[in-house]
Amino acid sequence: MISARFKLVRPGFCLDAAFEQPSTGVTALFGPSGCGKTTLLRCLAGLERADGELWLNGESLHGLPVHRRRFGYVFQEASLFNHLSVRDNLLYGWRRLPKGITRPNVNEVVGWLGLSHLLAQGAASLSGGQRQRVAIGRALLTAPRLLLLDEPLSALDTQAKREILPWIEGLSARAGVPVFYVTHAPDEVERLADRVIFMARGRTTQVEPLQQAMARPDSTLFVEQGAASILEGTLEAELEDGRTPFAFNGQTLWLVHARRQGGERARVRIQASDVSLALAPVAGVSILNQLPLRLVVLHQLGEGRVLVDGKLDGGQRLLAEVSAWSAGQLGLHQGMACYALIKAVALVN
Ligand SMILES: Nc1ncnc2c1ncn2[C@@H]1O[C@H](COP(=O)(O)OP(=O)(O)OP(=O)(O)O)[C@@H](O)[C@H]1O
Repeated sequence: MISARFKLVRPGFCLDAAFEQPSTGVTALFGPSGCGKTTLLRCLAGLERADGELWLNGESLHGLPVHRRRFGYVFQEASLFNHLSVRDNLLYGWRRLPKGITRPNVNEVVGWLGLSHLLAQGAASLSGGQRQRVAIGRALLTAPRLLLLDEPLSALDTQAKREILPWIEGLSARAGVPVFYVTHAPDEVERLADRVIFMARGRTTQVEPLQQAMARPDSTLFVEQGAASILEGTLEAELEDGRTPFAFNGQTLWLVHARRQGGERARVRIQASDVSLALAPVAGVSILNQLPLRLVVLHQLGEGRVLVDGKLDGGQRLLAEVSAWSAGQLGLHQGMACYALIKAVALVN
């Protein structure tokens, strides 16, 4: 477990943050600019003098100097040694690890981040995305107990961001290192996070698993694009007709033009407004996906809209946005079994 409580006062800003959660996987720190995400991350790292406490797996770390916490830290812009090669940058902390600490396997980390062909290159010649991969690799090679990433993609353009995300995805699980990931981009949260710490005006307002965070109609993740759900599963090989099966909990969702290799763990995003509900399976429609759904709760959104929160077989959540009129016509209510007709499914990438 990791639990933290920090209070810090600056002119015009007060951080009052607290959370407790498992010390595994990726935790996104999410909130608008200036809400205190970086400050909270710096408190975790020991870079800010805050009141409070910090416990990691039963050990109190509050008051310990930065280096004794043994956390890895990657900033918005990778601060590599430009006069050194990628290899020497990667090995910088690794070579200096104190005796008694098991050294991470260099080849393994290099492989996870796709860096093997860059090892001999000078750091100055790398692209922005490559620099961030090296910075993350360098941090992982210091055998950190926690990896803190502060908006590592925010300085990258859309293309570079798209290229680096697959390398970051799954890294925490592979390395067995819990990650705290600061971002204000909902798409990064949807793609990478296992759970989310929401922040607003210096306070931690909610701490919850991603699927729960995405089942709240008032989630700040939905502000720009509206309500959506994330399903986790495995992408299978594309069929000749262009459809790609996405397997989850013994069921199949059909994607069109997945543009990714089969056999990978993946997440799909389903916009609530792309989901309709029916009382029974429907024949003679162009919609590819029809899945049984049990209704958990109906949220009245106003303006004649209802957001229906349901559970698919196996327990993953799915949101559907329907008109209040349709909800009335179908007699939708809590606990009811119906079918979700899903018009479009997008891979999160
Ligand atoms: N070194 C500093 N000295 C004084 N005030 C600071 C300092 N760093 C940040 N602040 C202020 O503290 C508040 C929280 O900043 P912080 O950088 O933690 O927010 P953030 O959520 O990470 O924002 P962003 O997404 O823009 O990076 C802001 O009001 C900011 O102006």
